[in-house]
Amino acid sequence: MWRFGRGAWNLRQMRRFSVAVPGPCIVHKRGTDILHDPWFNKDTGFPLTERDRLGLRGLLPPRVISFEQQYERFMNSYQSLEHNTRSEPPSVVALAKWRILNRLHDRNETLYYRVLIDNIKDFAPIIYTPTVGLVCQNYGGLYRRPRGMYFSAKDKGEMMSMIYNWPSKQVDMIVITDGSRILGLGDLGVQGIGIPIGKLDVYVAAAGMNPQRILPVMLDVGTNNQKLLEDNLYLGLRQPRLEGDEYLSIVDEFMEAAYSRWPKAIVQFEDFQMKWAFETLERYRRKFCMFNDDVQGTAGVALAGLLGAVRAQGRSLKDFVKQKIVVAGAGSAGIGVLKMAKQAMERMLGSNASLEANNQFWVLDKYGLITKERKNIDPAAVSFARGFGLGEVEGLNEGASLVEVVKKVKPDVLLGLSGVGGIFSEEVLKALQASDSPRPAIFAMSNPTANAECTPADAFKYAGENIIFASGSPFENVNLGNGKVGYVNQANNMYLFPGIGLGALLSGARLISDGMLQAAAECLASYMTEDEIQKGILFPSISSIRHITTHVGAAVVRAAVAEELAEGCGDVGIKELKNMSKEETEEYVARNMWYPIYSPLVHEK
Ligand SMILES: NC(=O)c1ccc[n+]([C@@H]2O[C@H](COP(=O)([O-])OP(=O)(O)OC[C@H]3O[C@@H](n4cnc5c(N)ncnc54)[C@H](O)[C@@H]3O)[C@@H](O)[C@H]2O)c1
Ligand SMILES: O=C(O)C[C@H](O)C(=O)O
Ligand SMILES: [Mg+2]
Repeated sequence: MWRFGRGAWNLRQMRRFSVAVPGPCIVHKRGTDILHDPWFNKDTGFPLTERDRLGLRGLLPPRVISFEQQYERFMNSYQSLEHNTRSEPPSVVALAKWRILNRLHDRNETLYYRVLIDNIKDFAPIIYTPTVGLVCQNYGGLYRRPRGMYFSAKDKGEMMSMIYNWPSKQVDMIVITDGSRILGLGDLGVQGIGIPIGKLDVYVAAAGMNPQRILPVMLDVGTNNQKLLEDNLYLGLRQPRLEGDEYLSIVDEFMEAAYSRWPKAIVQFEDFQMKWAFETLERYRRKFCMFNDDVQGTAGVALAGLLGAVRAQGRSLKDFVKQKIVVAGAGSAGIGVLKMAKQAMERMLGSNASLEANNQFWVLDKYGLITKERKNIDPAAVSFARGFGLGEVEGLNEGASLVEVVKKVKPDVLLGLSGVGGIFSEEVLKALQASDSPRPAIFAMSNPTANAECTPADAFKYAGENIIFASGSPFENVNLGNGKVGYVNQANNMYLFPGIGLGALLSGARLISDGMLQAAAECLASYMTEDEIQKGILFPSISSIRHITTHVGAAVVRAAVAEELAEGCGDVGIKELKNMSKEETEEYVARNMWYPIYSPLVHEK
């Protein structure tokens, strides 16, 4: 039998909400319109008095089923599905699990979010990476009902009025993609909408964003994916992607429209190809309260992991500046990580430390090691090209392969954000084992699973049992025999983006500064105990994601206040925010997290 509400956090929540009487919720509809609205629908859970009030008598079977019973019924069906699909291929099972959750999402959001919150560790791999990637790839076939908003190149000039088609008066959080770089799966055009939907589900589960105030957005400017362009059933615009000013004018129009209706909303850019990720970030970050998760959220999570790795090597945090770090992947995520790690080193080194900090990184892209010899070097990567400064490792040429670099550099850290599965080959991992580091760290951060630079099993097998390992998508821990376990961390931006968005919202920040992002990363880095770190555990369990997000969110609020970027939120003005202690800020954040319970519905015309 399924236990209702697992985990310490959930039990606390349950106790709190079982005694509290939930406030009423005003609805402007009655009868079947309510049953067909997942925000208000309680299925068989409507009490008889409410059935009378809302014109539901006779529209439902007579027996009233409690929320707890509904929860248990769903989890039992889910378990039966797991049991019945045991012998099916993993992708079939994953999609079947996604479908059953998606059907609940479409029908009854309260129950959906409760099962998601309570079982986030089990369900995150379905609504988020890796299954969400499969869902995007198969989006045409899986599509049943619309979710979120679609703004296409054909809507130019219309967006200011279109934005009012969204039924919710208030929107707090928008996640937007143009579908051009979905995980490591490339350009999936309009099918990329699955990513904003999945990210916002994580916002509800982890940050307690109110699901009535979230908005997934797809900006369809065409696709360069030939297969999709030739597919008759493709649901997006069948035209090549807009480029240059034409492209930017569409994004500009959306941003103006969104902020004219919801001036206090936060916008998260997600899975834009590198050139647009950087360009849009620079274009909007001083004007709107927005951030790019792949560039900035990933950077914070990676930095927290890198600092954890230094501690796990038995070194002092100050030794971070001496770490030799090889990064495979110089795209939006890789460059974001490099910039943040370099800034952290510079802060530790003091002023004029730029050259020394630069010298700790060896960066490769699809053409190999990036050096200053390279012609047409990407501007974002210029400052990380090898060939200037102190202590160059001899004998590495422009375009050197990963294995050559690892052999010569003998790094402390090998970090992958390349999107290419398996590039941390046996040879590369064996070369890492021969490194100088007391405990090399491997971050195979590319998603989804098949795109990870290596599996944890290979990492522990070829690089040694002593390594620290983290992947972007979830993997099982590795059984090393003799009762020993190779611990697998999940280094995914889901540890930070919910707290960044929530902290920005609850502080009423005008924009999201580097200082706020740094505070988020430092908060995550300091979350783990020394004992956990020594065991190679760099990140907390996903099961405690609400707790983590409370801390990260509070750190972001406090940084926004300290930098005078906070303007307050609702009844909580800037004065009150300024007067809050750290603990009071954490309480304020926790208090403002939405939690799914059935509220009494009151009809108003
Ligand atoms: N774990 C996380 O939280 C997280 C966050 C963001 C991105 N990612 C993943 O990182 C990957 C990259 O994302 P991105 O936005 O930087 O993509 P991107 O397309 O902007 O960059 C990819 C980079 O990898 C390089 N590359 C390609 N083949 C390579 C090879 N064989 N060796 C070395 N480098 C190679 C490319 O030249 C490019 O510089 C994706 O798989 C994405 O899912 C993970
Ligand atoms: O979506 C994820 O799981 C992480 C990251 O944003 C990515 O693009 O891979
Ligand atoms: Mg992403």
